[in-house]
Amino acid sequence: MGSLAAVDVDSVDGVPLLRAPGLLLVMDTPKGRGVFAGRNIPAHTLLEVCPVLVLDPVENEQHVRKTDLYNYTYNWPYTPPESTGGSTNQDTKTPTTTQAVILGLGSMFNHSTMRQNVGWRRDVKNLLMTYMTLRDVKEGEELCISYGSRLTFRDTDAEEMASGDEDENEMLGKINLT
Ligand SMILES: C[S@@+](CC[C@H](N)C(=O)[O-])C[C@H]1O[C@@H](n2cnc3c(N)ncnc32)[C@H](O)[C@@H]1O
Repeated sequence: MGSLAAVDVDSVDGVPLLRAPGLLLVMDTPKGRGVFAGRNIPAHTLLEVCPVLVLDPVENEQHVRKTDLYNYTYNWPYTPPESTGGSTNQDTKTPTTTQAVILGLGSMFNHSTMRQNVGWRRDVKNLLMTYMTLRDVKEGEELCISYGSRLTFRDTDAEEMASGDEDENEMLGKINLT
């Protein structure tokens, strides 16, 4: 019977993976599933290092874009595989960007326009995405990133803000008075 492959951890150039303790996946929120803080988490805490699956740009356009999976993808720089020696057509531009699926908890962070408390960073070389807190986060708070300004869904936070749920002083605190 064969044995599992093993590496010499002292000589191999492995990338350390990490998930911070005390993260909760809550199943039934107005945004669907979401990641919440199960404890107070200080600013600049590394929350998770996620492996990334980079999609072929053609497959992404022709297939993934038509599925729900597309709602889970991030923009990612695209480097074509080494040329196989085929003909080069000057009219066919090779794309420089594509989409990537973030594995692990990375795909579970919801969007918040006003209350984002998590930032993310691409590690293109190692095909990883890292997430870290942008400020102190209180136990029970949802951990949210920013998806940018072009959303493909109705933002439940926007509805909450429009309905005036937000405390007036809290809103004033967010307006940049320069
Ligand atoms: C990357 S997934 C996040 C995880 C997702 N909530 C789930 O249950 O699988 C992105 C999707 O979450 C939902 N979502 C994220 N942020 C939201 C928000 N601010 N308002 C409403 N829906 C949101 C949308 O359906 C969006 O397409």
